[in-house]
Amino acid sequence: MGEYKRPVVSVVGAGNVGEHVANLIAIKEIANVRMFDLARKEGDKVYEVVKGKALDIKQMAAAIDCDVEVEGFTVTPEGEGYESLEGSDIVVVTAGFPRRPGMSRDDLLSKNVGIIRTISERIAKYAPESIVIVVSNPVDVLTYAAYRITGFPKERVMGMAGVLDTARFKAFLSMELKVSVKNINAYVLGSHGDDMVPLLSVSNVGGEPLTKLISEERLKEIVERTKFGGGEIVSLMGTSAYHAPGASVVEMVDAILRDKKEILPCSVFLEGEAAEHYHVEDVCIGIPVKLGAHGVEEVIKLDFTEEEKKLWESSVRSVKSGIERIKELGLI
Ligand SMILES: NC(=O)C1=CN([C@@H]2O[C@H](COP(=O)(O)OP(=O)(O)OC[C@H]3O[C@@H](n4cnc5c(N)ncnc54)[C@H](O)[C@@H]3O)[C@@H](O)[C@H]2O)C=CC1
Ligand SMILES: O=C([O-])CC(=O)C(=O)O
Repeated sequence: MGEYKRPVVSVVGAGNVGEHVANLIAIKEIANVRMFDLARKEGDKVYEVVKGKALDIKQMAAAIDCDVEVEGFTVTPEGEGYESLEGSDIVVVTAGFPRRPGMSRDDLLSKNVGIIRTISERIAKYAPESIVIVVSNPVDVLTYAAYRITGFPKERVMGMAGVLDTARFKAFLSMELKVSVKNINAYVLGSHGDDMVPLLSVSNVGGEPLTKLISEERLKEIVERTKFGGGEIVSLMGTSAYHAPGASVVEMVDAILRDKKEILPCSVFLEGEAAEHYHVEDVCIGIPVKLGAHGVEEVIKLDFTEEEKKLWESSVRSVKSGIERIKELGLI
């Protein structure tokens, strides 16, 4: 019997988000999955949890008649055990610490950047042709770090945030208006933090502008809830969200593997005309891009209102300050 010729998606970090990514890819049967994580030590016992999770997902897939290969690989913090990244079409990076109540995503930077450094080096070594999707927070800064450390073309490194932030905005709007999420067209751009930019000027429901359907005051409340949507879940659960983040990653994976040319907001490195259009230099930040087999195939150039411009500028400043921090510390 031969090998399966399905695409391969590797997921580095098989915690809450990572295992949901693996689970959804298996259910959708869009790729074989390889999961990578550290061993868990309890006293003198060592658990290879990632191998157990992979087997469990493989068996779940069998229970619902889904054909997919799922394998787990134990790695070390020093970067051993990554050989099986070889042949990956996409590598999703969810390794690192999530925030706890009272923390901001930026508080994770110093701990997570070292993890991203080691993993990016291993991706460059073992999967030099892959497309990388960074999830670990603070995602825009860590996407920038992965872009610089892998040395991959900008089309092949992206961060997941805008799909999630937009999903939250759409969920709140659908709850408010009692209308299908399918009929809501909305974008949340900029940094994945308190400075994210819900783009009201291009958001509508069945073609009708939001401002016509919801009072200014109520819309402001929904926008604020969206901006702090991650924090709302952290304060309820004591750790961060994983169902919606996992699904958002898989939306991006699906767009790439099926060459859908789907326009999705992603955190990407902007250069040339796109950088000029958005008045940015040397950052990764969330904007709508066309995702297909080659990764980021086009950057969509939207025009902002004066108010959106101000929000955008503050979003850019906040990502820049994170990037400066890791540069000053010599971490990239
Ligand atoms: N961009 C976004 O929109 C979102 C980002 N996140 C971020 O994703 C990250 C993961 O979140 P969760 O899955 O909830 O956390 P988690 O703690 O459940 O999982 C993280 C996993 O990373 C593993 N890990 C840690 N260091 C590692 C290393 N050196 N090599 C390999 N694996 C390593 C851990 O063992 C753990 O299994 C966090 O940084 C979180 O803030 C979470 C949700 C949304
Ligand atoms: O809130 C967090 O820390 C995790 C995250 O980025 C999100 O769910 O938006």
